[in-house]
Amino acid sequence: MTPALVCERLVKRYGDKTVVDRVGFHIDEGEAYGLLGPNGAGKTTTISMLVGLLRPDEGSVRVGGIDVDEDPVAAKRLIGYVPQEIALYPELTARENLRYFGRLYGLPRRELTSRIGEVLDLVGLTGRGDDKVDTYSGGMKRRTNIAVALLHRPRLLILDEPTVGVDPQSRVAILDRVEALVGEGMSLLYTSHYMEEVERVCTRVGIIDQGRVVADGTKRELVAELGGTDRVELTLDGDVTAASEKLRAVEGVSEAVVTGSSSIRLLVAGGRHLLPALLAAVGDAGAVTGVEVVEPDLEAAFLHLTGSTLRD
Ligand SMILES: Nc1ncnc2c1ncn2[C@@H]1O[C@H](COP(=O)(O)OP(=O)(O)OP(=O)(O)O)[C@@H](O)[C@H]1O
Repeated sequence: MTPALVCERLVKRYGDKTVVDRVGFHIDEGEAYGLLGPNGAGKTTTISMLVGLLRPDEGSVRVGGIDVDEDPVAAKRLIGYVPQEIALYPELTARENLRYFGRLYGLPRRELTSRIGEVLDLVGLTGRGDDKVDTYSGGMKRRTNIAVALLHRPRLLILDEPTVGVDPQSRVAILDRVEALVGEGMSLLYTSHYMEEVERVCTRVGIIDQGRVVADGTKRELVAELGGTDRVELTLDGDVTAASEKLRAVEGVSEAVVTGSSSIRLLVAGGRHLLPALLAAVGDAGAVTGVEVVEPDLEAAFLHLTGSTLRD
């Protein structure tokens, strides 16, 4: 089957800075793919190239087999893109916004009314469709934006950090709706710097750091690369920076990152056996008040691959 999306060796440079560096991945038809990376990793720049808003300096993008550079109109017809910024008319109701964008997309008038009803239902806003958008919460605006992106029945939905600036209730609603769409066969590209969202919604994950895809696979594959490594969360009263340096020197510790004023996250081969050595290493740098050994997870894989925690 033709993949929903294939991008190969995408490059974008600004001046002498390469912000997207040979990025490549594919999304199968009906697959949910997560692009996970810290702020500034290059996610939005990559998406802008995928949807034809930005021309790559190198590389290619095919959506449903169509080259975005050669036939942007046909490629865009297959994509529903929801940008990070809300793009709606606040003085209009959701229904009016949808009608406006639907006409802009060239949807036939008689189809539009029923389609507007369907997409409002898909995002759970049927009851509020006739209220002005400026009375909406951030999450409801985002859901309206998703409804706009769904109007023309795209095959690939691209969501760029859809839960940023969204209240917790809407966040749950957005994740539920996105999961349901994928369940119905929609292909999805979902970018986020929230690990738990990508873990929940996506079956395959690309980890992007400093413009490069440093790993790509199912969550299980990424975690398996860690072998017998455990994540250890240490809390202590004292000098966390000094303690992390001492911990890094312990044999078997591959990473030690300060994650808060009293917390350090470690990657450790054979976590439990090494605990006495870890406690001894902290020494007079602080008093350890808590230790938790966690089975390897996506967070650990990310730490291993990028040498930093996701929310740096
Ligand atoms: N027009 C531009 N000119 C110069 N540098 C840019 C431009 N657009 C983006 N960048 C830089 O490219 C890098 C990647 O930015 P990008 O927005 O793609 O990252 P991101 O992973 O989407 O992060 P965020 O989640 O914060 O949007 C950043 O260092 C950014 O400053």
